[in-house]
Amino acid sequence: MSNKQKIVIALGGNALQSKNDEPTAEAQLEVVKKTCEHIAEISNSGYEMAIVHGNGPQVGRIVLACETARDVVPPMPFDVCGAMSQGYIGYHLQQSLRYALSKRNRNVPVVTLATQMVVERADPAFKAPTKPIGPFYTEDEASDIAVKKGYVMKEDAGRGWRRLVASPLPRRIVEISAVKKLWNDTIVITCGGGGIPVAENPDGTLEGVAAVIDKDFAAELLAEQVDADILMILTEVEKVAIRFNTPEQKNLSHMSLTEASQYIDEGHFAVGSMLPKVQAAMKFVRYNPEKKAIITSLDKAIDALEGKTGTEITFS
Ligand SMILES: Nc1ncnc2c1ncn2[C@@H]1O[C@H](COP(=O)(O)OP(=O)(O)O)[C@@H](O)[C@H]1O
Ligand SMILES: NC(=O)OP(=O)(O)O
Repeated sequence: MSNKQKIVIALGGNALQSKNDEPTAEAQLEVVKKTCEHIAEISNSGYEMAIVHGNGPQVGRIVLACETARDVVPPMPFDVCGAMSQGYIGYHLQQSLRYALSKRNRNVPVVTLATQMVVERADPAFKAPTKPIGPFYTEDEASDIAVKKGYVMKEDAGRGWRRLVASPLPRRIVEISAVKKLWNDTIVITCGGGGIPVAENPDGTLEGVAAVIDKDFAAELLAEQVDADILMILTEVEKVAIRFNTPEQKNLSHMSLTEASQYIDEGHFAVGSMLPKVQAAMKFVRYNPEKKAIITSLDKAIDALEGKTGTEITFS
């Protein structure tokens, strides 16, 4: 048995795409190459890891491409679009991480696992979509789409209007035993985009459903299941803040469960962005008070693991 610390890393949108470039596959690959330099450094510092990534922009574009081409080829169902997003994002990560590791004389195998995540059909999220996907639109374009396609459209953090889809809670990772078997000598990219959402039928069969699961909650469930020491959520900001984006912003180096609950009640964390990250971190340390969660940026990941920066969330 290895005595290395085990980390589950959740990669945010900025690890896959630059805000300034066209959202092409080529542009994504360039960003992912840089992301993988950081991940290779973490691996090189002596951690075992699994990687979970987001897919909101990507799955939205795949769905849109299918809709646009519907007169030529039959459109793919939503769950299949989720699986396709896992495939191509995983491929970019696999290729880039393999290279970044080889530059450091490390030949750790990297593999992407198409991963299904069981959700409950009765999850209230199916009646109230919250997950923004795909491209941004103007308000006029968004109302047009809402009328023509019946989609729920919402303004997304001052950046434009986006389609919202249901985001039910992840309940069970179908391929978890395969992840555990691979863990010791392989870096597994799993639960991508929160996992392909599936519901379980009374006879035990699984069936894809239209949803996008939150990848931070999925990463948390994975961290519990593999008994990870650390859940590391990598996003754009170095630290979680209270009074974020105000002249009184205060960056936090540490939050206990009690403090985090208080800050949530006071409304410091934006719904759909920082709130699920803090909630996922809290769930992990509540599940096992010996463990910790870290929220930080990709380029500060190593410093945060050394306790020099980031926001650490612990039980007390
Ligand atoms: N209290 C807060 N502290 C820090 N960042 C916050 C806070 N509230 C909202 N944010 C914003 O949330 C963003 C992270 O959410 P998001 O971009 O949706 O995540 P992801 O990296 O998973 O794509 C941060 O980059 C920051 O702009
Ligand atoms: N599935 C998911 O949470 O994707 P984003 O992080 O891109 O929103």
